Amino acid sequence: MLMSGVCQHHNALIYKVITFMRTRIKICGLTRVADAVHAARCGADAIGLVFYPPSPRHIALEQGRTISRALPAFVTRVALFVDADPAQVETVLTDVRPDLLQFHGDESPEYCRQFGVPYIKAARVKAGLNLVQYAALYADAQGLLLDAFVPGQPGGTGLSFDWTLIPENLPLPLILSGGLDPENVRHAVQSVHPWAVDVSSGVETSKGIKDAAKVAKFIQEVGNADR
Ligand SMILES: O=C(O)c1ccccc1NCC(=O)[C@H](O)[C@H](O)COP(=O)(O)O
Repeated sequence: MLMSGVCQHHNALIYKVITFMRTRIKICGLTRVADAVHAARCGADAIGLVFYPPSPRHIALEQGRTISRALPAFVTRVALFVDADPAQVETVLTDVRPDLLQFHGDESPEYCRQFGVPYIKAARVKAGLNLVQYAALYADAQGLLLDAFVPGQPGGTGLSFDWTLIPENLPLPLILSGGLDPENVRHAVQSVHPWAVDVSSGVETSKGIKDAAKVAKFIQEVGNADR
């Protein structure tokens, strides 16, 4: 049971209890090199780069490449898209060389698979969405990122959702997102026991500009929750 891929979310809790496994951390929506390097130095496991032009956190290819190259080894570079033209994804893959893709729109499983690159799929949670079935459709994904459902705003909203809608038997590693910040992340980790947490608005001074102290506090609080 522990090693099966059937109950990934529940397994994360068991591993945490018996091995002191730590919760992974993704800081998303970085637009400045200094913010990305600071997040990595504070202990972020992954950095999210938004390639979605309507987002205030959208970055140009060249900035993506610069941030990616500035990051030290063993920090996962995540390129984020929302229903992008596949040619745009290919361009980012060639120019920025991310380690992981994040699909935050209505991309089909076939769409996500076509690039042959590890990916995570986002789901915007609302009552009636069967998350177990949804995760099963994207069985080859590296994780399922759960975010708030806000009509007209695919992500980066700063709003949370009802965590009681998260099933225990999710067949993918759970990445908890939506409205997290340094004040609530400890409670979130201890309540939901996700594989990872993801944050954008909650560690910003303004959209795309990260607050160094909030980033440090957020990462520290995740560590406190794990202990
Ligand atoms: O960050 C954005 O601007 C964004 C825009 C469109 C789609 C996704 C976007 N961000 C995705 C993320 O992974 C965010 O970290 C996630 O939505 C949580 O955001 P927040 O509630 O602001 O912490």
